[in-house]
Parts: sequence; structure tokens; C-alpha cells
Amino acid sequence: MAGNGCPAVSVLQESGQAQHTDGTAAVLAIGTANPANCMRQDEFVDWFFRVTKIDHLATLKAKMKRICEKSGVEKRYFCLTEEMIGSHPGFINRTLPSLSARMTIVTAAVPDLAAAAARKAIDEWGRPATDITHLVVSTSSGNHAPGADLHVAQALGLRPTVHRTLLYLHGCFGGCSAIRVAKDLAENNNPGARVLVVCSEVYTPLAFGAPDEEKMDAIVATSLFGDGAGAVIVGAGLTQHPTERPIFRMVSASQTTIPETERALTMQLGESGIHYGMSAEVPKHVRGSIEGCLAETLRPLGLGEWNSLFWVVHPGGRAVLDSCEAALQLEPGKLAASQRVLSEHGNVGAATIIFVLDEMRRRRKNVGEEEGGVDDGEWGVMLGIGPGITIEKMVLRAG
Ligand SMILES: CC(C)(COP(=O)(O)OP(=O)(O)OC[C@H]1O[C@@H](n2cnc3c(N)ncnc32)[C@H](O)[C@@H]1OP(=O)(O)O)[C@@H](O)C(=O)NCCC(=O)NCCSC(=O)/C=C/c1ccc(O)cc1
Repeated sequence: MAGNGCPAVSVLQESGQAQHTDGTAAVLAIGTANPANCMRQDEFVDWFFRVTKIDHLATLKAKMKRICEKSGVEKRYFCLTEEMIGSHPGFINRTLPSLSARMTIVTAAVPDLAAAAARKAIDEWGRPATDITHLVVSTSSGNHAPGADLHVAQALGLRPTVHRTLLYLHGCFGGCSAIRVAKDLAENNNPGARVLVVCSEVYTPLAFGAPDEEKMDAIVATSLFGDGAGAVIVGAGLTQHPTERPIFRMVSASQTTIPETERALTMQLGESGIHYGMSAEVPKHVRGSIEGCLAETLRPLGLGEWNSLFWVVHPGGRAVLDSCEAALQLEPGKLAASQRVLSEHGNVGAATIIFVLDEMRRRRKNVGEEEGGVDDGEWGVMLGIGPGITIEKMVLRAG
């Protein structure tokens, strides 16, 4: 394992339990939720071209089928239904204004999904919801106040004194940002804090529209993104609550922005919903920068042997994971948790990283018991990748 014989990691290892009980935050529980409507990727393009009434565009359809085949996605969950599409002409024809209709759906769905994921995390945690002191909500699906944070707090019966923080439009790194904020809250100035982090993304009703071959990036987004929510509970100072068990200790957190890439990933809310800009160069940018970006943070900790770590990487798309694998020369299987989540859910924006944390915890728990279990070492890295291009990094130490 990296750090065997390495002074910096030895210090971290020796002080791990003490740091934890003294105040290093940990993930204590995880919950996820999906909308009911499950879409198989091999049926998606036929469905999409039928409901948008453009079946005659055979070349574009064939190209989108190729993208879907290469996506690494097998199924996704949608809040969007055919009934919604049928009731709103602007959902197909994006020259018509449709923002209000889209937002009405999203405003109801974001807190519902968020609360469903949060309830699972709270059940697993085993303490009453009223013991939550802080709530951090992250979503790219919303434009209203009071926002989803208040609706989630009310739905869960949190105390009126709960400290709410809402992160809007962080995109795909929003899950890592929210978890980083929770770590800071739990470790600083708030003794005994228990922070509920909820990421809820309802992309499909917000971005749906007939494909336009001039906007291939929108077609790529439509081929990859799905809806869902993830929740974690974060706390430090566990000696006060002997029933609580750390799943992942959050050792350090940092953020890097790749220079001159601010146009590579964008999101913009307009009259016809949200528009995603996604350069075809994103995988190349990730490949060119990820090693250096990780080295600056992890090498000083003695964690530079990438294959000795476990990896919780945001699966922005199959090519993003391939880029990380190639740049870090990771052995096959190192990104299996991320690949599995991409396959089962697609890219669920900020919520995706929580699905990957959940998958990683399941794999580690099942070591020696069931197929898919894996012992990937004690130390790991969580990576979020989103607009900026921003890379969020967190060093994790398993339970
Ligand atoms: C699965 C892909 C889409 C295709 O696989 P491939 O191995 O690259 O295949 P090809 O190289 O054969 O590409 C197929 C075609 O797609 C085209 N293409 C390939 N990416 C492009 C492109 N971004 N533009 C426009 N043409 C392209 C590519 O040029 C090519 O066109 P053609 O040669 O004419 O067949 C792969 O490129 C991929 O995984 N790309 C990464 C996607 C990506 O950047 N993801 C990260 C951003 S995620 C993010 O910010 C999410 C925020 C979010 C926030 C909230 C939510 O609710 C949800 C999400």
C-alpha cells in the first residue's frame, strides 16, 4: 500500500483513529433514490426519435445510436414522462417558451427525490431526524426561493433551527462540493454537528427537446444524463455516539480549476429550459491534467501510488473514466464502482458521486462474500469533475 514506509502516510495512519474521534469528519450513512420511470439505453434512441416526431432523420438517429452504444450506460431513470411531453409543445420545440412548465415539474420533483434519499440515509444512521444540525443541498435543477433545502427540511421534520445551505448549478462536481462543505461544518466551530448532505438532480424535464444536429453536445448530454438523488450524513467526534460507525473518513479536501477550460462545460437556464454546453475536448482536458492535479495534493501525504488506492470517481461519461484510467495508469477494475454506476444510472449530475460512494461501500463490505466484492486498500480518493473545468478531490480512509 502506498505509504508503507512513507513518513507522511505513517503519520496519518497512526493518528487516524485519534484524528477521527478528535474531530476528523466521516461519512456515517448513505442513501440514494431514483424516479420510477426506468429507461433502457438500447431502447432510448427509438423512443426519443418517436416522441420528438423526427423519425425521418435517419443519419442523426444512427449517430445517436452509436453514441449511446459507446456511452457505457445500460439504463437510466427519468422524472420526465411521455404524458409531460405530450402536454407541453415547448418540450419538443425549443423555440417555444417552456421554462415555467418545466420548472413547475422540477420544483416538485427535486425535494421529493431528495427527501426519499435522505430518509434512507437517516434510517441507516439510526438517530432521529431532529438530531440533524445542518443541511446542505446541491442541485442544478432549480431557480426558486425558498429552495429545495427548505422543502426537504420540512418533509423530513428537521428542526426549524437547522442551518440550511443551498448550492445551485455546480453541475457534476456539486456532490463533492457539498460533501466538502459538510466536512468543514462538522470539523469547525460546530461541536457535535451532524450534517445531512442531499444532492438531487431532475435533468430530464428541464433539458428535454427535439435533437438538433447543430448541437451535438446536447445530443451527447441527452444520451448520458439521468435523474436521481443521493444523501449522506457527515459528522465528527463519534465517541459521543457509540452507535455511529464511520464508512469513509474524510481526511483532506481540495479543489483545482484547469486553466483556460471555462468554456468546456457550461449550463445556462433560458426560456426553453436548461442548455448544457459540453466540448468534445473534455476527456482530453481530464487526461492532460488529472495526474498533476492529484499529485499536488496527494504526493505530500505520501499517496502517490495510484494503484494502491481505491477510487470513487464521478463518471461524467465513459470517455472521462477512460481518460482517468489512462492518465493514472490504473489497473483494470480500479474504476469498477464508477463504471457500474454509469451503467446502472447514467450521469446523475451532483448525485452521481453519492451513488459511487454507496457502490464502493457495498463492494468493500462484500469482500469474500459475494461476486463483485473487492478489497482495494484502506486509502482512497473521491473525484468530482464539472464546469470550470473544476476538479474536487477528497482523500478518504475506509471505515
Ligand atoms: C460516450 C461519448 C459521448 C462517446 O464515446 P466516444 O468513445 O468518444 O465515441 P466517438 O469518439 O466515436 O464519438 C461519437 C461521436 O460523438 C461525437 N461527440 C462526442 N462528444 C461530443 C461532444 N461533447 N460534442 C459534440 N460531439 C461529440 C464525436 O465527435 C463522434 O462524432 P462522429 O465522429 O461524427 O461520429 C464519450 O465521448 C464521452 O463519454 N464523453 C464525455 C462526456 C462529458 O464530457 N461528460 C462530462 C460532462 S458531465 C457534466 O458536466 C454534467 C452535468 C450535469 C449536471 C446536472 C445534471 O442533472 C446532469 C449532469
